[in-house]
Amino acid sequence: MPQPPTIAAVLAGGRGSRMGAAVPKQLLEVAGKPILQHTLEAFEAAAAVDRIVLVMAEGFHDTAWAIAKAANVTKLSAVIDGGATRADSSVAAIRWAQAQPGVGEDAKLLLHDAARMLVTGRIITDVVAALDECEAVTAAIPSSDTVVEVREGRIANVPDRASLARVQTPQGFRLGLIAAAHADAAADPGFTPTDDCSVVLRCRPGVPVRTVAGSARNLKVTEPADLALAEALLHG
Ligand SMILES: Nc1ccn([C@@H]2O[C@H](COP(=O)(O)OP(=O)(O)OP(=O)(O)O)[C@@H](O)[C@H]2O)c(=O)n1
Ligand SMILES: C[C@](O)(CO)[C@H](O)COP(=O)(O)O
Repeated sequence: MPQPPTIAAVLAGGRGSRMGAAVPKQLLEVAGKPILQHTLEAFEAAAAVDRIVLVMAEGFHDTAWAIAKAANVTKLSAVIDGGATRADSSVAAIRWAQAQPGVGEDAKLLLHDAARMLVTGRIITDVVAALDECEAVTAAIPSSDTVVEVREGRIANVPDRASLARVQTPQGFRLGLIAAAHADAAADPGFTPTDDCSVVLRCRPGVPVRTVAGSARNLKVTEPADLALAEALLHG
């Protein structure tokens, strides 16, 4: 039996407002290479990934292709427009995947933040492998801080830390599941998901979402200080 394809969607459709740079943060350099290049190279090197689709901010497609070409990212199949929100950009990737010949509902789709440039081959491999046993999975790490709920400047609740985890990307799904869940989420205007697992949990509540071990290194470059942190981690 031929295996269903595995597609990695790299989400780079944001503008990086918290970074405050003149260009989207994924084009900023860390250790001499754009953040986007680090991320694309991680998926290029992952044997479990067959092809890559890049969701890119409008006006930066040529730049993205040039980066991929210079880095010899041969698995990059398309650069497509993102949407206004991260969830919209996920939907753009899902629709692209559904339109590909030979890609069915059972294809494996990884949705990954371009900003998580230090993702490792081990994490990618584990997420793809988990999809042989489940339909939805995310990389996650335990919380080493005590996390609290705050309302009106006061701590309202201290959840048991043992039950908490910090969710990262890649998040992996069978294509049919994540497409159907996002379609339902779009009809729910009060729902503003910050990741794709939330969409499955809300719209397909019977479907278990597994976790596999992420890594503290797999940070999401978000604010200026994260650039130096990522560089230090790369050299560490
Ligand atoms: N409309 C959007 C918003 C975000 N992203 C991507 O999703 C990832 C996580 O988003 P985030 O770190 O929040 O990036 P930005 O939205 O660019 O940052 P900010 O919220 O500071 O503007 C990033 O790789 C980003 O490019 C996307 O593809 N489409
Ligand atoms: C998907 C994510 O990386 C999981 O932690 C995160 O929710 C993205 O958040 P952002 O505000 O779009 O950066």
